[in-house]
Amino acid sequence: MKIEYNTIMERDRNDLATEIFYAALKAVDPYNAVRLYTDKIRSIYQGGDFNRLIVIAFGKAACPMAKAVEDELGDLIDTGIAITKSSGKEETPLHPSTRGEDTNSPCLFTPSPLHHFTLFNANHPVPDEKGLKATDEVIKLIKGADEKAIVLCLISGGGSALLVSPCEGITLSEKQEITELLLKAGADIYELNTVRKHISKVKGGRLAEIAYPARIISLILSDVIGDRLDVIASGPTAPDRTTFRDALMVLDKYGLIDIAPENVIKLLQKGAEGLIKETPKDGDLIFKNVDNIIIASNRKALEAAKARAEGLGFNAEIISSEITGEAREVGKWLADIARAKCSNRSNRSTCLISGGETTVTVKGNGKGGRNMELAIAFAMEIEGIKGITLLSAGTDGTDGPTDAAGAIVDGETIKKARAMGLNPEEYLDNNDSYNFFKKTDELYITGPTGTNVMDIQIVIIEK
Ligand SMILES: Nc1ncnc2c1ncn2[C@@H]1O[C@H](COP(=O)(O)OP(=O)(O)OP(=O)(O)O)[C@@H](O)[C@H]1O
Ligand SMILES: O=C(O)[C@H](O)CO
Ligand SMILES: [Mg+2]
Repeated sequence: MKIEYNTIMERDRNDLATEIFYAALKAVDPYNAVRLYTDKIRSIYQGGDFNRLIVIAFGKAACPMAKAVEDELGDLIDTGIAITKSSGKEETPLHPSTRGEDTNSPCLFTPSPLHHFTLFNANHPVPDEKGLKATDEVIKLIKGADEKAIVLCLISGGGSALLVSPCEGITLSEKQEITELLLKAGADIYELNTVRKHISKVKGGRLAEIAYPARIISLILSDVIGDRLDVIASGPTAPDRTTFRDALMVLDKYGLIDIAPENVIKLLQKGAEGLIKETPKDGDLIFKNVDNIIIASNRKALEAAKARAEGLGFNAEIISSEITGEAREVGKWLADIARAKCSNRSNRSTCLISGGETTVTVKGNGKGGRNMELAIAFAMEIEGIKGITLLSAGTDGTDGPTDAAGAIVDGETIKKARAMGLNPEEYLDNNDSYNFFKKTDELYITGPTGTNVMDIQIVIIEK
């Protein structure tokens, strides 16, 4: 139901932001997103000369994605393997079917076992033996696939660590070491995956190479700025846009050439000299039978947020779906835009929507996340201004190593904190945004949502 413009602000701004955020989450629900494609896959299977459907799911959303295929195409599945992030406990896949149509609830799942899949729980972000073992199974399975097989890959963020098979000459522990070094050095996902793709048997299009000449369909949930196919989960079925030389340049940039495991450097150097075959590139024959399809992304979530905001009567605008940079700087920047809108108030309330993934250079020893840090910086800039609210949260329901998805702030936040004797600058300097918001009671907690398309900011500005 469309609510009249002049009545929306009778509702609590936090409630409105939440409703818009949940609409965004719903649009990128991995279970629903996969189900939109299953009819198409059935008709490809039944319309062609196929006799096997192999399903490989890997990434943090592997279980809901696998469940969707199982629910819709269970009768066709020949073999299924799912590799997901281990929570350290015995796991049951989560099934979202009981969530209902209520967009006012976060994406909560109920446990439901997978029947057509062998499930592996492996470590993330540093790969482990379990991931290695699972990937061996995948390789064995798809090696035997011929043109009568469809290999359906269900790919989501985290896939790089979970689908792991180091090149000949590199051990798992060397791979773990180089991953840790790059993570600690602050390499971004483009850089990290450039290296990963060149020391792997399955990344950078090599999974497609192994499965050739099977028909490959990859349904992909993007957690990467710009949705680059060769970067999401290190593009196992996509043409690679990077080279051995690029991988060496990344290690050089972070001063790791002399620190990285010798075998890794040797391999990359051999590759750069042309002694090892490059990762498959655009135009290679092996991609002839491959479709890579992005089924959900940050952009898609933002569009759903915008539609919901408009439905509620807001003048809604997506500022960007490619937000990057130091979280506190982005917070300030966003506050500047909000303030400018505020001093130029129109006759309609405004909703500014953005998304992407900021970074935090952690210098203190506090507890927090990039959304919470962005939110403190934003709140400091709008201190005392009435009618502005910001919700900044991770779509996976986790901001940094905390149980909060993010925070929700307004012009009262800093005033209230100071009245409680809290010094926001100190919390920010100590990267202790979680404890700050715990005290101001402005943590935004959803629990795990089951999806992962980076972060979203929703700014509401009252008319
Ligand atoms: N005290 C802190 N304050 C602010 N940010 C922090 C703090 N400690 C860690 N972080 C940031 O949290 C991020 C890790 O959080 P999170 O688990 O949400 O990772 P992520 O990047 O979303 O990974 P994934 O894509 O696997 O979910 C890192 O970018 C790190 O810089
Ligand atoms: O798995 C990965 O490489 C990251 O999550 C980006 O997709
Ligand atoms: Mg996260």
